[in-house]
Amino acid sequence: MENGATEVNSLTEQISNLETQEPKHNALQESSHDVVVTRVDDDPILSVTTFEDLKLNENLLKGIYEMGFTKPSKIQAKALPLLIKTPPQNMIGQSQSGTGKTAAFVLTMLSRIDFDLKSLQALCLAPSRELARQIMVEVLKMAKYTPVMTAEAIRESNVKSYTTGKSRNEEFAEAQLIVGTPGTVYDLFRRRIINKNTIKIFVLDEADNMLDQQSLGDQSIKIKNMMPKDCQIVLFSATYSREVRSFAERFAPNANQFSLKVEELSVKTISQFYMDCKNEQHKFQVLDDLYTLLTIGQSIIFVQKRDTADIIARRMTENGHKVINLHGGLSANERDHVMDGFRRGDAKVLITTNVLSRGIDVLQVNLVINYDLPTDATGKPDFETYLHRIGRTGRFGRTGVSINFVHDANSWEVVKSIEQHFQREIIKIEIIFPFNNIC
Ligand SMILES: Nc1ncnc2c1ncn2[C@@H]1O[C@H](COP(=O)(O)OP(=O)(O)OP(=O)(O)O)[C@@H](O)[C@H]1O
Repeated sequence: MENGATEVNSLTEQISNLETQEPKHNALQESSHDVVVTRVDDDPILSVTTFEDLKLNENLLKGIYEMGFTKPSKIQAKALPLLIKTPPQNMIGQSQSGTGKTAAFVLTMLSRIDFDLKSLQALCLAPSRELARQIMVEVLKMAKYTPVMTAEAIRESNVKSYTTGKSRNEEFAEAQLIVGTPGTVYDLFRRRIINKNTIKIFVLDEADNMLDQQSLGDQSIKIKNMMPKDCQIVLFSATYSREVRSFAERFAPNANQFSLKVEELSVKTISQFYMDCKNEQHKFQVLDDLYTLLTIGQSIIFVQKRDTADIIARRMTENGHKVINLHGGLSANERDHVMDGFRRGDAKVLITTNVLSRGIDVLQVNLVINYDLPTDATGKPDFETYLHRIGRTGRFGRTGVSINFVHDANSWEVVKSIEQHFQREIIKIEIIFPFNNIC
């Protein structure tokens, strides 16, 4: 019992400490993780140490500095010189979650655009509307001092834009840079609302997910097949399974590649724990108790199914916790409303499904709970989703905590396989009083 108490105290301390911790930028920028670089030529281009070294347009630099980016992260320093060089080369990029991949490809897109040419030149696809919107926010910040015309291609009613008074179709027709989800973008091409002929750069964020045939692969391939022949193809993700990487190599031929070994994929500043619950019902009790006992900054609770998200959101609310809930069953407006509230910090606890497992960047999130462990349709561990989910905390050198709920032999096996796969210990937290006495 004493041991358990110590562990929960130490967990409490860890989570409370996180609230006051500043990001360890230097730790991130000087991280010892060895990226394996495979180059398509032997130009002596090395990594840069400052954004000035990239010889970017002054107005882009101004935007970057206004965002508070003083120097490039490791992936930015290594990838940007290759991404922006002429003639353009394809890229298959990999780096850990929260290390600044977005800025690397956004800066590349903006650096390729001729602002005098009033046609679509850069296209970026992401797997969820929340991620597409987030990428657009980064585009708008970085491009603040440029005249770039942009449009977001996500599912929405066809209304006039509040900011410009133009209809969405007019905005699409004028856009030089579009960020969107594959279904909506494909539809815009099909209806000839956007024109592919002048596209110079095509980016897939969360590329392994976008190329996965079980997921968004079909749509991404259809769109890729429409791209002009000399279009630069840029793929970024924190994870590529072996099969997806070989498909990516065909999708983006002759690409410069950045890859990480599997044991280097998990971010060291994210502590990983598991709690051994008695059964499915006990999981809710443990969750309820955790939120009663601990002072937690912002956190995300992941479940496998929309129904579970609805049920635990309702029960947590009934028990007096302030939580919000986001999944694919909500309308576009509801999703935007929930996400915006979470980003503003109006709500501290977000319950969600895998729809938000990738890319979402809310720096204040210091705890991720895997209420249901990520598994595929057959119950086998989904390693990539696990890494993306826990990567919603510990962003850009910050520290974070992840807790996995285990409740039966299968979920125990899943946790053990994940631990073995990434070669990173997942530490047990004893469930102590009041947890034991309540159930
Ligand atoms: N050079 C920089 N200096 C300071 N902050 C940065 C820099 N580059 C990126 N960031 C910040 O780091 C955070 C994480 O970046 P980003 O979301 O691009 O990570 P990512 O590598 O795409 O992660 P994921 O794999 O989860 O999608 C963001 O808040 C971003 O604004």
